[in-house]
Amino acid sequence: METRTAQPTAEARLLETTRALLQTVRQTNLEALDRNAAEALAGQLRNVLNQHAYRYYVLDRPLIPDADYDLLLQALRTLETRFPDLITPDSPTQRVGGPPLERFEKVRHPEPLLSLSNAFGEADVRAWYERCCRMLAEQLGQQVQPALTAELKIDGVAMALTYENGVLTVGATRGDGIEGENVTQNVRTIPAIPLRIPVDPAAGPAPVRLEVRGEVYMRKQDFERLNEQLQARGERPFANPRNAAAGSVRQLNPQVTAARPLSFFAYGVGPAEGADVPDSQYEVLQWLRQLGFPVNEHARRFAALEEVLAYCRYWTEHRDDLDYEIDGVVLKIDSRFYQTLLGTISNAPRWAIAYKFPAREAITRLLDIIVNVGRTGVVKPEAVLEPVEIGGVTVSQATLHNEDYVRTRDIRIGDLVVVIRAGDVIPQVVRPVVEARTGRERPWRMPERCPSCGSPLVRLPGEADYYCVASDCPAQFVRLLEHFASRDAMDIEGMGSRVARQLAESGLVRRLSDLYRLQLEDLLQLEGFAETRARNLLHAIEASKRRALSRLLFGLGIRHVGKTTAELLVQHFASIDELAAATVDRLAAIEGIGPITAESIVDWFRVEDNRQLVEELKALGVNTQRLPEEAPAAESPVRGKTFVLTGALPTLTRKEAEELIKKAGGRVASSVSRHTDYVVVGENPGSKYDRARQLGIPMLDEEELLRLLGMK
Ligand SMILES: NC(=O)c1ccc[n+]([C@@H]2O[C@H](COP(=O)([O-])OP(=O)(O)OC[C@H]3O[C@@H](n4cnc5c(N)ncnc54)[C@H](O)[C@@H]3O)[C@@H](O)[C@H]2O)c1
Ligand SMILES: [Zn+2]
Repeated sequence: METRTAQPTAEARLLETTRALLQTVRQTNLEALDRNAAEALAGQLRNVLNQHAYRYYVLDRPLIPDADYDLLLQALRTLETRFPDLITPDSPTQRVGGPPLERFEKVRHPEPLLSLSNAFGEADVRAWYERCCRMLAEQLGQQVQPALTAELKIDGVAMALTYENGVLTVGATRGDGIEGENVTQNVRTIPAIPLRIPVDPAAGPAPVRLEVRGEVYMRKQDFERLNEQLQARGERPFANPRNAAAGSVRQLNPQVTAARPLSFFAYGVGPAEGADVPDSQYEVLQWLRQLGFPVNEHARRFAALEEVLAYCRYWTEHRDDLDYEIDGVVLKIDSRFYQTLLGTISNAPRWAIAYKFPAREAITRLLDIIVNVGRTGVVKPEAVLEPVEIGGVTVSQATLHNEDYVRTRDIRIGDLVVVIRAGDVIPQVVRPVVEARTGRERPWRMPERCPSCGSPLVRLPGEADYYCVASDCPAQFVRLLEHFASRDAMDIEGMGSRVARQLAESGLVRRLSDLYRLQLEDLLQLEGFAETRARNLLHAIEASKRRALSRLLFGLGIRHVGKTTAELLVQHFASIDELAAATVDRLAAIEGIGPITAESIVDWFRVEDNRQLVEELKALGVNTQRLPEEAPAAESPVRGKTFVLTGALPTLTRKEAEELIKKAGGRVASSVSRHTDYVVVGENPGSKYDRARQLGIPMLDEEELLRLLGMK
């Protein structure tokens, strides 16, 4: 695509207004605004929110992340609470969803399909629960502590399924909550939705009339595959699995829907006749399962609020273990009798609340793309971003992985881009907001030369990355030095990236062995080094001579030799000389070491300069022998076995369990496959558990694991 010099599109303008509003809302104390200012801001918010709601509910093509929408909606709600006369009937706070599309026949819901109120933290959940308790106490004349169900909030589209005498007769979208779209033909193509209930006739007579509510969704893998297909055909991909599900359900041609991989979870019932609907939400879920509906396996019933909050925290951390997207946890007062006592407000039930996960996506401007030289010479593009807040952290840099990543996503300098920051992972740019282009965006190309040493960059066949292959590239050496001194390698305290750069740039350290030749006078020349600091650093360097062999191997920065591989190597080679003498075949025969790693090790020792370096390190007193504590463990039943961990263990953290397994010679993998030997299962296990069950892989709890490791 050529760059255009077009006028900004309507979308670009909407996005600019939205970004400005987000900033205003973040920086303004809404509680302190006077009436006039509040009225003006509320008007702007309403206008912008309504446009986004239309794009989201009607077009299935949102422009902004949900968290941004929610933040603006929350701001509007705050203003409306202070000045209730500002509420208008068209305010997005008063409505549910969007109007049904004209293309479909409309269905009037016998009972409205409502939205859910949101909780943006534990305090909101507590306040909600206390309010429920208070209202119930008033009505019942006595204090109660109602039990709660907690369910995952599946990020899909709401669907109301009507069964008459057991036969599926109508499938309707939520629409505006009062009227939805009749998508029965499409719903019939979704394999997970039963056409007749109960699926097992032995489960009893069919209800005369029953409305089952649930969520149509798309699994992440299916979503990725669908987007690849769409892109291959030159069609526009969907922004996320939710939009893909919504767009697929609202196809005019049921054959298109049938070809889309849709799934379904039932989570509740609407109007019922001649049906034995149980008295509590939790039992309703079990009942729906008996009737033949897929019901999410992670739903739980809790007696105490603290347990509910723990469940919310757990899923905030583990949402990525699932193979479908969730955007929160839905909490419901379990008793259906209490639910009727609590009733509903304008557009949501009082007896339920959605605990929303913290934001992890934001839109910001891509100001520039720079390249960074790593220790192995790998040169990676990095995004320089207009600083943006994501889940309470300001992000101004993000990874762009490699040239292909930038090219296939058509990410251009000047674009507004979607940035994701999930957990501890480095923030990454996921896609440009193409609709917001103005024509001034510039495509980016990988530079031809290393920004540090100027030598030509090369791309190895079959690899996505470019490398600076100069052996004397200053940027690479600074990174190597930094890595050598790092915590998991030689652990030289006081030698962070700044000091590494000083040592390299001053010329005091030109190769790793030079570290062990440093004298006090040398360090005193460096900026910021007085006597105490210099002596401390020398001490730390001296102490590093006695580090374990695996740390040295890792620290040398041999390609593909990470911490785990280094530890594995030491199980098979008692010294660096033994390793240096090993052949590719010998190395590749070790379980856990592939041919590429084997070759990389042999290649490294083949370089004369590297052999020389090893000799120098030895001569300077650096340990190159396996230490007694590194010696291979006695033959254990765990040696060479592959473990996968899922769920929270009662006493061990995941990291501790991993370390114990590795120490005993086992391996820990992140996903379950036919090559998995054991799955260690804790509380709230994820989809790995199901997979293990399917494959018939033996499962252990913590106690059994410890026994297997000979620790119990
Ligand atoms: N990005 C945008 O521009 C934009 C615009 C409008 C709305 N939105 C997003 O839409 C959402 C608001 O939509 P909403 O009014 O449908 O509310 P909601 O999606 O937050 O909550 C209500 C819905 O949750 C679903 N749900 C999933 N699991 C459930 C369970 N176990 N029990 C009960 N319900 C369950 C149901 O479909 C129900 O309709 C927000 O996340 C908002 O950010 C985004
Ligand atoms: Zn270079």
